[in-house]
Amino acid sequence: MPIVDNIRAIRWEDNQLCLLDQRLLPQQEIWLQLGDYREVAVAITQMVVRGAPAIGVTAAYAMVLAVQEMRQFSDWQQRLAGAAAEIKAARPTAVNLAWATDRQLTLAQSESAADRAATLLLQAAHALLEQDIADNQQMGRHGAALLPEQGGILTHCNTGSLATGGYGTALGVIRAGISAGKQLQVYADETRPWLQGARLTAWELQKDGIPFHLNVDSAAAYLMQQGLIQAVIVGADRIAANGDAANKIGTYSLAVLAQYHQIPFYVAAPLSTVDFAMPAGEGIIIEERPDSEVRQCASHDVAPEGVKVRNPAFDVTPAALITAIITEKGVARADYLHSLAELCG
Ligand SMILES: CSC[C@H]1O[C@H](OP(=O)(O)O)[C@H](O)[C@@H]1O
Repeated sequence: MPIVDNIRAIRWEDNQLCLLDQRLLPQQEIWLQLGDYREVAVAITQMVVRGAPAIGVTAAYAMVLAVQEMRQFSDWQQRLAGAAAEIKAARPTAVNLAWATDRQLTLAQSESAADRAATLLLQAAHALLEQDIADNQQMGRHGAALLPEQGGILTHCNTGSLATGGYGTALGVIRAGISAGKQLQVYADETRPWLQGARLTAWELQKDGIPFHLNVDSAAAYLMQQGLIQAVIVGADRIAANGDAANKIGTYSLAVLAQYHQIPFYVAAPLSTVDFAMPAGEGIIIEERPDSEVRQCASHDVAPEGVKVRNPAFDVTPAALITAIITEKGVARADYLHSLAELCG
């Protein structure tokens, strides 16, 4: 069953950045039209758009809006550097945000004429979006080969078209596996507290007609114990040079469970998610998000007022628990320090 994925969360129209408001899915499909880079930074922080590659593409377009505003000033390049800093501050963990922003800033600084820089940055943002989709489809082909001919695949959070420019990373591998004729049954963790699985992954899988069950996060161990899971595949927000991978909170516990049950644990991510300047996972900044996300469920209060909350949005899975890292250039296995670098050529 070939999967034709046409879900998109990011569009550039009439010189504005259009974002599908993922806070409102699946009940409402509302697009925000943004013309100011400051609004885009807020949209990233508030998770209108989320997912490492999607955040990177969004940041690239935010830089287009910034250079269009700054080009009226003689010191436009200095002002653009300030805008870049504001955009990068939107969320700390996903490396794609800083990587894409800095890439645009460097491109702008290589051009003395502001108008020409604005044109170059828009071209680069479009190219990044299209390249991300192509990379995800290539990643899917590499990863599909690792999946069983049939069986249950557990996913966490949302790693589909909504988390990228399109097609997805871990969910893209599942799409590619099913398109190749594999009989896969997806188990999607709801992924408290923001419910990316229950709201976003379920919406994508339903649209694609992919068979799946939604499960509470704490059911993952039971599903493995019952022999229903033949592989776990997740995304990543930042991968250290040694292969330690930061991803949505709850990923680390899945990796420990997978090892205990001798189930392969795969990470799927573009090489732009690998931070070669970060030697190991302990250096990765873990975003702490608002208490209200935990005290509430789907914006309804569930905990008493005033309770103390910890809300780390990510955790780090040690490389030793990762069976393989699937990228657009191929599959890396331990020793990741060398295998990831080799894939970068
Ligand atoms: C394809 S990477 C998606 C990655 O981003 C998610 O985090 P968030 O929804 O908070 O941006 C999660 O870690 C996913 O694995």
